[in-house]
Amino acid sequence: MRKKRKGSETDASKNVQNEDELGQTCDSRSSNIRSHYSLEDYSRLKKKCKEDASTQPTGSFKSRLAGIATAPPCGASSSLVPPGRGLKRKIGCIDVNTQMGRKNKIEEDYVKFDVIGHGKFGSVWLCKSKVSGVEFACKILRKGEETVHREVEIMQHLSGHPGVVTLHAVYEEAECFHLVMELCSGGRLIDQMMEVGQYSEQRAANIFKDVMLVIKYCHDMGVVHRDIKPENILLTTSGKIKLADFGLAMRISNGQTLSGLAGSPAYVAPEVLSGNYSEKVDIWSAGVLLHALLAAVLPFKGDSLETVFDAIKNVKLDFHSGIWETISKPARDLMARMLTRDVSARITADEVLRHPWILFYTERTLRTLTIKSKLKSQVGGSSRHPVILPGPELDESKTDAGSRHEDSHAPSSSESLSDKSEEQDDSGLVDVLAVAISNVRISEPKRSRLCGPTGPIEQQCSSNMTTNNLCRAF
Ligand SMILES: Nc1ncnc2c1ncn2[C@@H]1O[C@H](COP(=O)(O)OP(=O)(O)OP(=O)(O)O)[C@@H](O)[C@H]1O
Repeated sequence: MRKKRKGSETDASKNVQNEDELGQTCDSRSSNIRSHYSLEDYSRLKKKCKEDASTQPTGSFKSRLAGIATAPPCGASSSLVPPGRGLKRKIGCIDVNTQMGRKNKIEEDYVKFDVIGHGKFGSVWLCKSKVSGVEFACKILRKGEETVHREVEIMQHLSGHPGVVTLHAVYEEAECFHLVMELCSGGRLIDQMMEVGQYSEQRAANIFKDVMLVIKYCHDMGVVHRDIKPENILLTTSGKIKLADFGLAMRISNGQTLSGLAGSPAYVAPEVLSGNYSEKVDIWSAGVLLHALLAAVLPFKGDSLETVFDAIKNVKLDFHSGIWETISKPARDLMARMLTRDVSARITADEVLRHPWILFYTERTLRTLTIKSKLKSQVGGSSRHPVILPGPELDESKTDAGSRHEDSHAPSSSESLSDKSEEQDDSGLVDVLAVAISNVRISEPKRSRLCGPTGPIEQQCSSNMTTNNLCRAF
């Protein structure tokens, strides 16, 4: 029997795991909030996890952001599957430029150092090229997973984009593959998020734009990632983001739909839970990420997988009160457009990138833009306090993500309009804003159906959660 890896389009019941393995998964949720369940395992786990759901440590800072991860625990599958079956014949799809094959041994070319990460399917090691002295990350994928070849092939397909972890070489051994990848020494976005807490809009927009650029690239290249979450976004030493873990990624052609449970529960789009879906699932997951960046809390929560899924399908988020009162209207508008359950109304990656909120905070001309305050010119002084450029305004009648704080979306002077800013005149400011706004083309139906048939989304807390845990921003 060939084992299908996490998220493959398969009937979950075909994946045989014994009760011990399921128990191990549930236990690991208690001890490590970052590795919990696969959606595939959900149906098998839900019964067991229901029993101990009330004892889970849901209130930690980390658990609010960590989501619920994707795959069966390490070792869950390997004992069931004869190594190499099904994979060998497919390794041909791996690019010869990176395929070292069986003849070359990784030890001949690289020195292996410490483990730098643990995934569900093995460890990731730091290694160093004997020839160049350059450091890399080496991920070991055990054979026996039908989709291992797909992960490798998709990484190769996408390699070259600055937002994708580059795959340098693939070494094959009897029981595993070694993927030599670009090293991302800056850790994971999730870890940064747990340190930072709530991001400023300026910072969130700049990170988020890079995330969306790589998602757009994936979609343009016919790839759906299916597991967008901050755990899978790595950082370089200079802080650049790199999308990683293509273990769930699928090729998709225009108009094609996917099926099969895949993703991480807290980030999964509602249509994944109910049947066919497309690349728009990545937009939803990115919307969840944006919510977490801006509010420091996940939008869809619960004390069990069932309640999380129920929230994803039914909860109405309220972007009008609480922490959202301090967040700009355009930011909330963008989130609402991404977290709409109506897939046809959900905006595309391209539209996200042209949204005024993104443009305002990330366009170079806007970011460095400052104008002399009228006061300053009137008094002829040399005030160091520039007039803060207001954020883009959307017609509130066309969005249900309205704001009560009209000025709250302006970047703080310390983060965006600093001493380095150049002075520009008012006409320049208007021109740039006009360009920014005119770049946004979101169709009317989409504007008026922001949150799908259920109307505006309201954030709710599970009655099982106290204000000290999941519902409280950190
Ligand atoms: N290129 C890299 N540079 C630095 N660290 C990395 C790199 N790739 C992976 N890691 C580390 O290893 C961890 C596991 O990697 P990855 O997510 O690819 O494995 P996985 O088995 O697919 O995991 P999972 O399915 O649990 O997300 C990452 O969370 C990260 O900490």
